[in-house]
Amino acid sequence: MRGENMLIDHLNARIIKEKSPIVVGLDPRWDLIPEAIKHENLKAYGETFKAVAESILHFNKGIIDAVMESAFVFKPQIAFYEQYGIEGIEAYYKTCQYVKEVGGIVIGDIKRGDIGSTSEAYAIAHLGETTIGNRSLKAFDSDFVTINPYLGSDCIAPFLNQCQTHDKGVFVLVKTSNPSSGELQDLFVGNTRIYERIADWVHGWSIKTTGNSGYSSVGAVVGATYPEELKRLREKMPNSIFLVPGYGAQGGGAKDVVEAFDSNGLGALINNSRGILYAYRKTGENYQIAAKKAANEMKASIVLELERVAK
Ligand SMILES: O=C(O)c1cc(=O)[nH]c(=O)n1[C@@H]1O[C@H](COP(=O)(O)O)[C@@H](O)[C@H]1O
Repeated sequence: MRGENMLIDHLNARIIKEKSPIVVGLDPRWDLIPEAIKHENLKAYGETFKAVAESILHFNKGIIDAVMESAFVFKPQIAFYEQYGIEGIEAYYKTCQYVKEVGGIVIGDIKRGDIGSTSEAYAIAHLGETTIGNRSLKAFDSDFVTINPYLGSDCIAPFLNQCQTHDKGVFVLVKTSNPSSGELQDLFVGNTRIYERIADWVHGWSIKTTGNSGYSSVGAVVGATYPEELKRLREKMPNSIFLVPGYGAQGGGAKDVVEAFDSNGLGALINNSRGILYAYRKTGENYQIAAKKAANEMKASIVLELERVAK
């Protein structure tokens, strides 16, 4: 498989060229969207899901346009759209489309995983193509999705199949950023913690799918809030790109994520959602200006920390 995996090599080439390992999480919260955007849509559509969905799309496009200078990877978390019904899902779909239109990469944060046959339907919906008679249509066109491995390897296999067929990628939840993540993930099975066992699986899948850049599109989610574990997991999964959430609102900073990178500054994508989207609420500036500054600052802090460690 070495060399055939285009998505991961393309991603790594862009990370190097744009010196940007950051992901902007698109987690729209109605209460936090600027009043001017909401006002316009409430006037047009009343207190409806349509008004919310239109506001979300307007807000997201504004954020994407504002931060493109320092970020090209975007992670819409589908729950924030699902709560607004069909219209919310349409806003999710159109957000993914817009990221593609402007040349960005989409991580669909769907956290799926089920028995094999159901996982296959999820994988087709978000990574593959749905067949209707002689036609194959894309339902949601993401580049990567996040997946939950707790049903075992048959819940993962259909996603890996779609990755191989359509040159897509996955981030498997390994050690999550939330405060309770250790309740289950840190338990020992023999001498190994559960999250380490999952890391071993991910490593097994990633070495079979490693691209020219030395990384695989089978990646791992590891929280910025657990820097010690992050360091050990980097050693355990040398071929997997990490998606590292927990930067910003959850307390993680540049020093916490530096161990996720290799000596070339590759190997990790660091996500920040609230800290960028709603930066305007702290600074009082226009939301696009504040988001742009927050993304630039985040990128600069990480690059600085990587340079400091390299010395
Ligand atoms: O898979 C994820 O993206 C994820 C995994 C994890 O361990 N922790 C975590 O926070 N996330 C997601 O990352 C985003 C973090 O948002 P902020 O805390 O606002 O930056 C949310 O969309 C979470 O659902």
